[in-house]
Amino acid sequence: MEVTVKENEFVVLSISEVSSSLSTSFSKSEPVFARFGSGSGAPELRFGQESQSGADIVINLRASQLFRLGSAESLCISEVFEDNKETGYSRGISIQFKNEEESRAFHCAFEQWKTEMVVQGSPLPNGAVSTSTSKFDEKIEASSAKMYFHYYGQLLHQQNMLQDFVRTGTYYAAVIENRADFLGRVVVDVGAGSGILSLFAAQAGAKHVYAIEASEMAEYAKKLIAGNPLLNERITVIKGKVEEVELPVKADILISEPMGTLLVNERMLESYVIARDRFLVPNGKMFPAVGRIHMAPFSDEYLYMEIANKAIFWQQQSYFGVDLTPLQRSAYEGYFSQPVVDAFDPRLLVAPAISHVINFTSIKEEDLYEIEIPLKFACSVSTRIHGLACWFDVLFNGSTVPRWLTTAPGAPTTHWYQLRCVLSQPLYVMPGQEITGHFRLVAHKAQSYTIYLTLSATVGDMLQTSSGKLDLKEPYYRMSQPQAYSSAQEPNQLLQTQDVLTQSWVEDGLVPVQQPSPNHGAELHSL
Ligand SMILES: C[S@@+](CC[C@H](N)C(=O)[O-])C[C@H]1O[C@@H](n2cnc3c(N)ncnc32)[C@H](O)[C@@H]1O
Repeated sequence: MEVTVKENEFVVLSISEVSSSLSTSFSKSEPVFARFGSGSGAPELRFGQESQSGADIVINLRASQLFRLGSAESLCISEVFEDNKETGYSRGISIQFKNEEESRAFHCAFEQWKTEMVVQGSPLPNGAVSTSTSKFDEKIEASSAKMYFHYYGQLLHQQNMLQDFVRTGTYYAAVIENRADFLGRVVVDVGAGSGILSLFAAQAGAKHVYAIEASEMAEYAKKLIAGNPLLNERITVIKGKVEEVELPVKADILISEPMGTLLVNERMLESYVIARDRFLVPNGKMFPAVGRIHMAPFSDEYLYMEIANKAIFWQQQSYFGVDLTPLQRSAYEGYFSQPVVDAFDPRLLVAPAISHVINFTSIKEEDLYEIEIPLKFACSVSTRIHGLACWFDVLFNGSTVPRWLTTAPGAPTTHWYQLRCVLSQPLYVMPGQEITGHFRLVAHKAQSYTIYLTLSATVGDMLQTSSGKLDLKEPYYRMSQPQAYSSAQEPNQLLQTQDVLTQSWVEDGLVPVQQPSPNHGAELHSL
């Protein structure tokens, strides 16, 4: 397939106006160019001939629609403006392409130019900023989306993900080991970033890859792909949101890395599911196809004290003569509302984990708005429970070799680390005792979730219940602060050993530095 969609210019066999013939102004012996651009500040399509400068026909893309009349013939209906005002009538231009492929590529470029300009919020003819009504824009606050795509538009953050070799290496292995799933297939890379997964898919023999990326990273992806000559002919980068762009063909397989902290942070899984419904052929493959959130209660006295002690500052009754105690309770609650992101030793877990499965191939997008997980654990030791530890994994269900990417404690650390929800009120439990509760995730407009956690245990006749409300968008990134655990709390020593080890490897240059990312995390969350 030719990659004409990347270009802003097409050569068509002929054009003719539906109401009056254009043959007088356009010579039949010379090709007609159709050029997309934004010369007037709005997206436009210009038809013309090199020898006839000044006789171009200019169409306002935002006020136009394109219809297919045949495999190589289309009709463009466009509103007519005079002095920047709508006249209330339309013109129709019939376009004859060289072949069906040219026609498809043209349609793709038409929608892309229209969408890109709207996405970037350029002024409409009347001076207002376009209010696009895609599903993404309906759900997500504009300020959150702006920061989000600004973050991903920077190479250093893409590098951070690329340098997570557990992540990127697992994707590479999953694609290459399952090349039979990619060979000769049309692939869509959902949220392509630097384009790395598109390049993997092309390496595995994909017929064509559409790399969709909403941030400015799309421009870098084009550059990276152009610099890989054996692969670039089979990859088309499309800048825009997967909720908004149009593709010329359906995809046989989707590839994406939409996972955030706790799997669901960033709400990109919803875009992955929307892409499935918009682009994937029935029963097409998804890489990954399944995600699981794993949860288990943990005991970590040191972490609990660390969080509780953060609010001590507000106990002062005379801070430069000011009594800070009225805010003590709020500060205390504030610290416990932050999920903790770090790598912990699995021996801190006090019961076997349970899991919640999300099947990307069948889940409805709306089902990700609110996720309710009933909790039930059998405790194996006598201890104080300080909260719920969580991690996730995803499955690449390849036809040759199924492969899991895991972020479990004890497994090689990824830039997602693990997540712990710490309760301000610990629970006392005995071996064999049942712990029940709820873990409820409610999506919010800032591309994240509010977490509601309740754990209960009965000691004798007494029911203990502890609850917390946490904001997944505001985690406490703890992994870069190794703690000196006391020997009184033996299992925790190992937790820190892992961090310290990782740190020394980093210093020795033996492992790449992994920084949290919004997805991933830190910087975005703090913006
Ligand atoms: C976690 S990064 C993964 C990048 C790349 N696929 C990789 O594996 O290195 C997710 C990317 O998806 C993009 N993205 C998120 N939501 C999107 C949407 N609705 N439409 C298009 N791109 C989106 C982000 O800008 C970001 O570059």
